[in-house]
Amino acid sequence: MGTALVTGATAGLGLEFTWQLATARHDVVLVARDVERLEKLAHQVRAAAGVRVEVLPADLSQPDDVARVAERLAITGDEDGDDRRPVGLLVNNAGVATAQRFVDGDLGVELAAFDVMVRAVLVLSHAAAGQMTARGRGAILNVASVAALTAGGTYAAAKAYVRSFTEGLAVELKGTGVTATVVCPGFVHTEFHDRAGVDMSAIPDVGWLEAPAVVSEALADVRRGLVISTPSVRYKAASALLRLAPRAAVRAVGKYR
Ligand SMILES: NC(=O)C1=CN([C@@H]2O[C@H](COP(=O)(O)OP(=O)(O)OC[C@H]3O[C@@H](n4cnc5c(N)ncnc54)[C@H](OP(=O)(O)O)[C@@H]3O)[C@@H](O)[C@H]2O)C=CC1
Ligand SMILES: N[C@@H](C=O)C(=O)O
Repeated sequence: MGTALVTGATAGLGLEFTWQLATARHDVVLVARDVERLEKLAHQVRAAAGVRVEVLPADLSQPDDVARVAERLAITGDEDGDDRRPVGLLVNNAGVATAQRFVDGDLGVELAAFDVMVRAVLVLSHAAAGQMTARGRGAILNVASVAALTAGGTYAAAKAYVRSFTEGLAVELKGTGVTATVVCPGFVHTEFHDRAGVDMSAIPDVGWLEAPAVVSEALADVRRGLVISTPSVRYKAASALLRLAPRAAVRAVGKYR
């Protein structure tokens, strides 16, 4: 079934992507920073799914680490003495919440988040698209957010970049056998908000999605070649409202967390 590379594979949506892809018989390349978690997951996936698993530790806020992941994506399978298979599906999933105000916030935190959610997505998509178009097949799945449609600060701006970038990439890839899809989830129960220390208790239950449903809808949309995937009817409706609402109204909501 081919090889999938998942960034941010150790937790939340990335962990779910890993399991759904491995149980669908994809070999997987797992990227994240926490080596212990990566090795434990690799062991579990090999034992349970019987697929090939590569562990590729990388901090995607660091350009040298991103370059190592890009080198893995560039492998076509024709290299002498290298039995690693080409990646047929790239899932650019790693991300962090920037839970601070911009003006008096820490610029280093902003730049690291930008590098993970924008720069790494750009570099890794470039490496994957080159290798995949040369082989005439493949898919790139970038994880944005419904936040892309809001005026929710630098996090929303990063996700707006990912959404727009992926749409442009999909246009450029038309007819090559390679597709690009952007998934735009609403709030999902993962480690994301806890890691950033954000209090989400004001969000009602109806606002929350679960990772298995988000991931299975996103992967189904990739298989159908959809460019924009918005999991759940609730968030399809919310996204339609956000697109139709006057921007002044969207700005009035401002930062929602
Ligand atoms: N949860 C939500 O409500 C929503 C999330 N999203 C997006 O979904 C994606 C996944 O988030 P989610 O699963 O919720 O978050 P989690 O916090 O649960 O998981 C984040 C993953 O990203 C990895 N990661 C974080 N920073 C880096 C880094 N510098 N380099 C490499 N890997 C890194 C983490 O692993 P490690 O720490 O080992 O590096 C972890 O595997 C993100 O892009 C997020 O913006 C979109 C909409 C809603
Ligand atoms: N929708 C979530 C992530 O993108 C959030 O904004 O907390």
